[in-house]
Amino acid sequence: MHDTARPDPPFRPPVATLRRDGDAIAILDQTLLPFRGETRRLESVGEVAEAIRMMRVRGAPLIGATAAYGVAIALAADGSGNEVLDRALAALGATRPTAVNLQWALARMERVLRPLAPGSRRDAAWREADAIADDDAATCAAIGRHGLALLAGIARRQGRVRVMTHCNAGWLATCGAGTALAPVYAAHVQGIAVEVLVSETRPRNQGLLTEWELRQAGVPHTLIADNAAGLLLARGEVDVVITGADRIAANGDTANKVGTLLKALAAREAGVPFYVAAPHSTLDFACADGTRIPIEDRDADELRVVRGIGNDGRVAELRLTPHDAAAANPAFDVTPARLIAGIITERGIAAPGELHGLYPEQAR
Ligand SMILES: CSC[C@H]1O[C@H](OP(=O)(O)O)[C@H](O)[C@@H]1O
Repeated sequence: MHDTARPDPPFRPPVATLRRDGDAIAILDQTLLPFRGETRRLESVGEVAEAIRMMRVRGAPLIGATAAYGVAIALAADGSGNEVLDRALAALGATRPTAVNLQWALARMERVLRPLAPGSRRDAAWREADAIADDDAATCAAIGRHGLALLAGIARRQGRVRVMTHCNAGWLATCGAGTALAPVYAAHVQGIAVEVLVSETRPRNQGLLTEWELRQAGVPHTLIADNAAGLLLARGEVDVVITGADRIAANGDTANKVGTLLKALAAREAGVPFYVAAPHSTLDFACADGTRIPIEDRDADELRVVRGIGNDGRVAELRLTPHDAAAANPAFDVTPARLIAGIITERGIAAPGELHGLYPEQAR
């Protein structure tokens, strides 16, 4: 059970989601996971933008950090002046609209770099990108600690804790231990009987990334079809739902991977508490409520084509429908604050409408 006397060993992801490599970065190409683990070297701001847009790197905190390194790569190639900085910020900012972490990271880079003489921006950009990545790792660890208390309390009462999650909000989505999965890893390391119900998360199936992560970590888990979540919740087979987030509005309305709203509704109906785990870089106090959160529409072929492993063991794509099958592919949805029991941040757990209490400096 949870031993508060024993310090939490730092969670170390088995591989880095991204790392600096000279004047470039090396990323784990998540479009090939969980079938193949390959790194990809990104040497230009265009390559970084493509990697974010194609979801070679994905996960709100990770795309923010990756974009920050994209600015550093642009200035390393040509630190001549404001035009290079402006072009990099614009190209990276246009990649994906929903995760506010991207805009947060780019705004932080601009705040640091704009006042500097162009000649001294290069090293400052690498330093700030490193600081953003290090900050995210520390933030994930703190989210893990605060979420651990929640899971430990459930396990004390019930002898175990069954967590349902959606998409991937583990270490693959961040520069640290993850957000929604950080409390799970912390509980597992502490010997708490935690098990995870992993929703596949059509159409990009990021739940398969969560399954891969949990298998690597030895955390008991079961992969389920997205549409099975309601039944399992209704049967009382879930103690708590924890998801990540891409943008949390000032009133606590939360955008996350499409399908999150359905889980929140089913959890409410089943009387199961629904939590969101997110770092400060996901909070958007300038956004009043969820109706103002931009929802990314992605290529409908993500529904029409599925990727897997063929009989020959090679990664293959299979077309499920005719090329012109009418399809819509919104990548996120918004869960209203009234369905959220609490938001687990690096500063503690707050009711969705009371985030200003944890971040008074953000209060208007
Ligand atoms: C800590 S990751 C937060 C969030 O980001 C993911 O979106 P995507 O895989 O499209 O980048 C997903 O919504 C996660 O919950």
